[in-house]
Amino acid sequence: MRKIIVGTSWKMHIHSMKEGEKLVEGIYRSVGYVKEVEMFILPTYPMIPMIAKKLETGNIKWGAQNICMMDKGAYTGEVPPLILKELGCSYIEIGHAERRATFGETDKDVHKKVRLSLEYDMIPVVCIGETEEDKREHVGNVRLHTQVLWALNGLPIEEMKKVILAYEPVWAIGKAEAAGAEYVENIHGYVRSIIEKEYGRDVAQAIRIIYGGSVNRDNTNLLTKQENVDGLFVGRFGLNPEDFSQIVKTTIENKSI
Ligand SMILES: O=C(CO)COP(=O)(O)O
Repeated sequence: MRKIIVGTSWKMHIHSMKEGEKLVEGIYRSVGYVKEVEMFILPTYPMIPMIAKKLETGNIKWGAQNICMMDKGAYTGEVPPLILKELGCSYIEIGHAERRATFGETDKDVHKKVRLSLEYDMIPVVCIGETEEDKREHVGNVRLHTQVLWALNGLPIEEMKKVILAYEPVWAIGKAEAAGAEYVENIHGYVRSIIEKEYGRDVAQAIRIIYGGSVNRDNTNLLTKQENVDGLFVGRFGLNPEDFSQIVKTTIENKSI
């Protein structure tokens, strides 16, 4: 049985320490202690020590929105994986659509980052998803197939099972509405079938596939009723503690764990 997971990335929406402190305190208070679901918050790098302190009791974990694809060395402006581990990060987001589009992150980079995260015992949350253009040209399946293989290729089976795939259709990020629940379920099923074909049923059944892209407290209900949706990755609508907490509650109810 796959453990349900709800995470949120603050992206660069939260752009001051004070604001970050207020938000993490609010989320901690609103969510309370829930053990039925795994949860994480991904703030910007410099906020991590503060978040770690605020969340040291309770079961909300934290992580980073990116990781350097190198271990150490002359890479100006990057953050070494070991420091993220030392700061208690449990999750590392990799290959978000904004990083692919704005910072030129490639599937090959994603692959290196996945390996490095696992090497440092942090769970990679790999974002995959077709663009608007892919969808229009009916090549979304090709995009997803490529992204999934680059993320997982060559990993030992037990490591592969730890990876979380976040399906985030690029056309549904930052919009008023999420992708339709039925559409999402079909894609998650397709992604699982790719994994099964390449690496076997055992891995396909173990890997968690979560959905992200305009998730809010209302659409959470239908999304989390889908069998292949193992949780949610929340953006803007998780920046309000009550909304985030409601998303967690609805997810637990629907997955009736
Ligand atoms: O990209 C996302 C989460 O990683 C989704 O962001 P929004 O929920 O703001 O669309």
